[in-house]
Amino acid sequence: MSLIPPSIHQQEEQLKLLRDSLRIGQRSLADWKGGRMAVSAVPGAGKSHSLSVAAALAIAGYQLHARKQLVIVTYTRSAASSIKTKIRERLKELKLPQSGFTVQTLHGLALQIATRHPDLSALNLDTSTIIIPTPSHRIIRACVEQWIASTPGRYQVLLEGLQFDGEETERLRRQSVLRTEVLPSLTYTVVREAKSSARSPQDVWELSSYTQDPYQTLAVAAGLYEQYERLMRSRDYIDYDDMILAALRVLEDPGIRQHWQNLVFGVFEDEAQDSSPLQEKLITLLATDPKNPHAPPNLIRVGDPNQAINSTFTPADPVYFNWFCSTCHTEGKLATMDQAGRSSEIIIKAANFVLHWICQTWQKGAKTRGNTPQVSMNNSQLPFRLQDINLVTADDPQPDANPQPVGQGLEIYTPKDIFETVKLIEQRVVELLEANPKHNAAILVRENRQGRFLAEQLAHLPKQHQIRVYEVSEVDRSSQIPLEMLKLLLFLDRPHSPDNLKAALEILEQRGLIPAQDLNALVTYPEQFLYPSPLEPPQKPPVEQARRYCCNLLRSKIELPHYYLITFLGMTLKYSGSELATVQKLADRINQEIVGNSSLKTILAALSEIVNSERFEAIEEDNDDQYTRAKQLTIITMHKAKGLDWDYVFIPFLHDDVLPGKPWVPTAAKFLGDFTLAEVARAQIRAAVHSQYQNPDILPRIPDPLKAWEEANKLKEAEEFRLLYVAMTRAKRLLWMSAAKQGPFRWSVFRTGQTNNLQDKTPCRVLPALMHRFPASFMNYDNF
Ligand SMILES: Nc1ncnc2c1ncn2[C@@H]1O[C@H](COP(=O)(O)OP(=O)(O)OP(=O)(O)O)[C@@H](O)[C@H]1O
Repeated sequence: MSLIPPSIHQQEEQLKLLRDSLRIGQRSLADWKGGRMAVSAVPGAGKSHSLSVAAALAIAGYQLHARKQLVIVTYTRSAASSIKTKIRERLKELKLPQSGFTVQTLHGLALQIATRHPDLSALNLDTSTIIIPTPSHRIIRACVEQWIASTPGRYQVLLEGLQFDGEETERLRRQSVLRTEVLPSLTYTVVREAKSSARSPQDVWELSSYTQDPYQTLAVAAGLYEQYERLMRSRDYIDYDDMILAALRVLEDPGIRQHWQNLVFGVFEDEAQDSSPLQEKLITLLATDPKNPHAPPNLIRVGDPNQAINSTFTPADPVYFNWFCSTCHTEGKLATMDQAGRSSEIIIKAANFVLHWICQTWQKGAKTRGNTPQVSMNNSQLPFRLQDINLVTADDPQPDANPQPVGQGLEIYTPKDIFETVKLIEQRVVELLEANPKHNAAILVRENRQGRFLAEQLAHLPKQHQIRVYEVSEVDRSSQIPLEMLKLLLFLDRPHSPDNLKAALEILEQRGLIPAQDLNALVTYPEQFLYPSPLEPPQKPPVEQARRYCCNLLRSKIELPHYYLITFLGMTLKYSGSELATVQKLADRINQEIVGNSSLKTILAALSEIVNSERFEAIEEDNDDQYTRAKQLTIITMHKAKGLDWDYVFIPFLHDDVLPGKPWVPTAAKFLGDFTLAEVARAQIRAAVHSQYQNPDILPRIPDPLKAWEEANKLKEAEEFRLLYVAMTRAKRLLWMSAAKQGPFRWSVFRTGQTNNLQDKTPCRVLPALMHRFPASFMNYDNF
């Protein structure tokens, strides 16, 4: 299609129209005249919508082109592609060429810079493999082994824990717990936390000298981190932080830095509450004017600190965005987008109420703990930034903004138990989606196990009512399949290795095939567990069940042809639907690779290669539209629901032990004390980074383990409440919440058949407060 350029006058008119299509709060983005700016937005404020309009206006206004571009950075590929489409549409409306901008994920941008200069970045994708080192990744396991071998003294201190009488079985049990759980999790957490804050192993060593800690957790952490870096280099592996570090290394060269800074006119960042200090450093550097390096960068950061829900399991930390907002505030460069048209008025009121209620309770709690009144709690210590969501005005351009509520708009139920909960949801979903087939609905859950339970209980909906049920976590589980298969095959290959046996038992337990139990006790003497002699006391029923499962697996190695093993294991694990399809795809792929040379060893080698290089995609790719189809009931975790919305949102199982939950130390690791080393180390590193970020000249103040554990738990609790807030703000017309009077002791060990094994449950503390404030939302109904 040829573009006829509009006259200057026409274009100015169009630009004005586009700007005026934004709400008051959104216009500050469109009116940006360069420099630094923070935009703090509420849920549903139209962050990506206004970012795309502001980008088109900047491209037109500053006449940007392929050699002077606006860079828009997001955190997920699906967000990047949706913003890209929106900007393209705007440019088309303005009859402007589709250039002058690029939308990238932060890691994509870093990789582009790093690979363009392999000599400086020391990163070559032809030879390196990108990995995501989870605690069970073999690289993490290997560095734990090497650390133990090289630091026997520190390992011994950990083994002895709080006290130890030297008993052999207990020693073996502790060794297993340290080697397979505590130290891998410490390595994983510390590497990500330190690396994403630009701290090297040496920096962590130095921090360890500022702590009072009997285990010297940070010194252990620094040693593990050192081993990790060494092993990664020796195997030519890179992780996601390496990409950003490599880009930063490239930009240290003044000539190359200027080249990139000349190419980049400015940077717009979306979801800025999820940024880490390393990421902030990269975008700030790129947004700086090379001719005027001390002037503020051309940088707009848009985010919602109240939707920061990744900070307790990734290095993302909303505190940095909050600080950025404060800096911009003092410069008069902070804008707020506080109007949202997504939800009905009652839903918005409920979300605002929850935010304030939690902050007030938080402050009261701090007072009773003695943290105030001398020092009043500042806003960055509260779980939420105190910003209300406001309704849009009557002339708002969004179609059907703040729609009329359905039913009460906010409905709160207290069913007898979790089974009655499902019946109530089913009744409501059928009635609503049959009456409004263009609408959609979702059930948001805190844990995958709850999602699975709901999907099982609602499996008949498609047939009986032509309502599609889409359980999203099923897709996530499918991506775990190659690793699960590898672990089971490693067990078949070497069943007498305690590690292999434990990994296999963990999978069986997670899949609900054997009862939950202390696996460390079973794997201490694999032979004794697998083939007990008649002289030994009889095994308890859960142990016996686990043994039978393992022995059946082992028999398959002798009885089946090797090429059939993966398919067989998939069926043994009772995989279903898309999972089985994924297993078959995996089996076909491996059989192709080992054709003519089929043995357990060759299968293992091919599978390890796939797992370690992550070159395998599960059947059914992620696509945001899939989650929100009309006449569909989506079952999805609260985390994954971020960024999406539905007409009717159901949030069941709101119990206090799940949300916000309680501090938890695995029983097996209690010999170390009432805390976990990984969380202690994370809180200690964070405290040091925060204090150095604010004032690099002062000595870091690092809390002792118990204080660090307390801080980690406060952060976790705050994040759980933000997660609830994110979940509530996904609803457009009906927000349905419930806490059953009875539920499972713990979802992780719940089996659907155990109907008579439910316990009394305390509702999440927010629910009684909500019912008190909105009495009409409390639904009385006849029990089934
Ligand atoms: N000025 C506007 N004119 C028309 N529609 C708008 C405007 N602002 C926002 N919207 C619409 O509001 C809806 C919500 O916008 P968007 O998804 O960008 O919100 P968000 O801020 O990213 O929400 P959240 O952070 O809660 O996921 C979208 O359908 C968007 O098109």
